[in-house]
Amino acid sequence: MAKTDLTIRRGAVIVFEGLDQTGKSTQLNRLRGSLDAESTVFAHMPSGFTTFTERVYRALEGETADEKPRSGLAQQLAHLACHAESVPDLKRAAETRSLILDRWWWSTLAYGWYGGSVKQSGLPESSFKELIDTIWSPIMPSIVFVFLEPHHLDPNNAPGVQDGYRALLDEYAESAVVVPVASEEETHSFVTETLLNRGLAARVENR
Ligand SMILES: Cc1cn([C@H]2C[C@H](O)[C@@H](COP(=O)(O)OP(=O)(O)O)O2)c(=O)[nH]c1=O
Repeated sequence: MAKTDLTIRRGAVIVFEGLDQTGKSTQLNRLRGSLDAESTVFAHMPSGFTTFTERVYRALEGETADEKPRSGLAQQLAHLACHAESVPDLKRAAETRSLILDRWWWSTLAYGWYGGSVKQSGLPESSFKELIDTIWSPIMPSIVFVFLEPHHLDPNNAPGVQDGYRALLDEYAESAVVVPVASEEETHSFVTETLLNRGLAARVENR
């Protein structure tokens, strides 16, 4: 029986963003399952590709409280240290293949700035944004899928985070797409069809 798979256009950068517990990981796995492994690089921020980024991610997710940073500013700077470390590899991946990102700097702004912890540190928004911009300027997204509706309560979804995503959606309306709330299967079709309609993916017939 013929199995239909997808291939992502070379040079495309597809970002999945949004609140925790909204089905992002499920949809990323579904998409990964329908792509050929060689032509697309998948990357999760902050865990990246190196031991350093993996270890910082583990510390940020810390099993015990004393592993995690206490300062909200330190937390986001640790995220950004991982982003800075990964961007050269992400850029290379985007140039030679295609790239699918599980979170990028929108998370830093939504959780860090709109979530309130960086603002409380006294760092001006312009300085925080300038730092983010410097780190991420080599990566241009083709599309950002934004997941806004949590299926379960999650303590990471502080008040303000969803407002942050809405502000980013307003600012970057051209590249952003809100993923409607639907079943897993319908959402997978939505993602696939959106990529096909925008010329970011094509179908390949495999036997
Ligand atoms: C990338 C990034 C994530 N985060 C937050 C979002 C998540 O709450 C948390 C961990 O992200 P992630 O591992 O993607 O969460 P999960 O797999 O549980 O959905 O880190 C930031 O605060 N700043 C950042 O720059």
